[in-house]
Amino acid sequence: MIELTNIRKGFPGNSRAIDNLSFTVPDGKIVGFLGPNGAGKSTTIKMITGILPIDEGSITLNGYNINHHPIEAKKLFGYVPDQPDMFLRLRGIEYLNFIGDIYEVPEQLRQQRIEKLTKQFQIDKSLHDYILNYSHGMRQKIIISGVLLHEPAIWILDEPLTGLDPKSAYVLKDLMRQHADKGNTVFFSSHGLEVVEQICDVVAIINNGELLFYGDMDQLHKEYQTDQSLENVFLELTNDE
Ligand SMILES: Nc1ncnc2c1ncn2[C@@H]1O[C@H](COP(=O)(O)OP(=O)(O)OP(=O)(O)O)[C@@H](O)[C@H]1O
Repeated sequence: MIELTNIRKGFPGNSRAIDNLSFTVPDGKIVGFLGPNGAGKSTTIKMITGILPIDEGSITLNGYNINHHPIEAKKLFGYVPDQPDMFLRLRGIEYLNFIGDIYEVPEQLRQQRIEKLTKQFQIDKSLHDYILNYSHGMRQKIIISGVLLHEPAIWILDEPLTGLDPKSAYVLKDLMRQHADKGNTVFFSSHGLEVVEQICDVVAIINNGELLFYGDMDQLHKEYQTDQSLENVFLELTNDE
């Protein structure tokens, strides 16, 4: 479970990038995080993962405060950033073994998982190539495989489906469902409203750093006329004019 309580974050020139944001990502549900460009999704995710400091408020992951207990909190989650251009000088297999070492995944289990994941995502043939030579989608898939390799309880995915081919997107959506169904936490941001409507149990919509809606699809339809699609509600909520 991820709990955000009264989070504030400012940048030079934007003192309220995140403004008193509170919500919970419960176990056993897929929670979609929506908002227009610049709404504050990545900033929020970077605070949850301890990459950006929080100005005010607190964030806990399964009870561990990311500021006060960063190591314990960081052991619990896997994070897929919106930009997968990392570790470019490593070969795919070197990256996965590096992750396996950091998270102490036993050798035999590691081999099994690497084989299964990279076959599912169809990057098994490229594991001995440098990540530098991977396409955007392949880079994303190697990062996702690294996250899934150590089977963290909490998945935090920043636009994970952008740029994935249909088969890989299907595989990832299926894995997200399975992970949530086992009682784990799945939190992901997306611009794909159809995907969110298709797989999320709960949606959180923000704009200008503020939470505009949090609830499941039933609540959304009750609050905003039963026949409205998520797209219409999103456009209505995030219309600044
Ligand atoms: N390092 C930074 N320095 C200054 N301002 C920043 C920085 N990072 C984010 N911001 C600002 O904070 C606000 C939220 O940005 P953020 O990247 O979190 O949005 P987002 O919802 O992830 O957008 P997108 O959908 O385009 O990825 C924006 O106004 C952005 O300009």
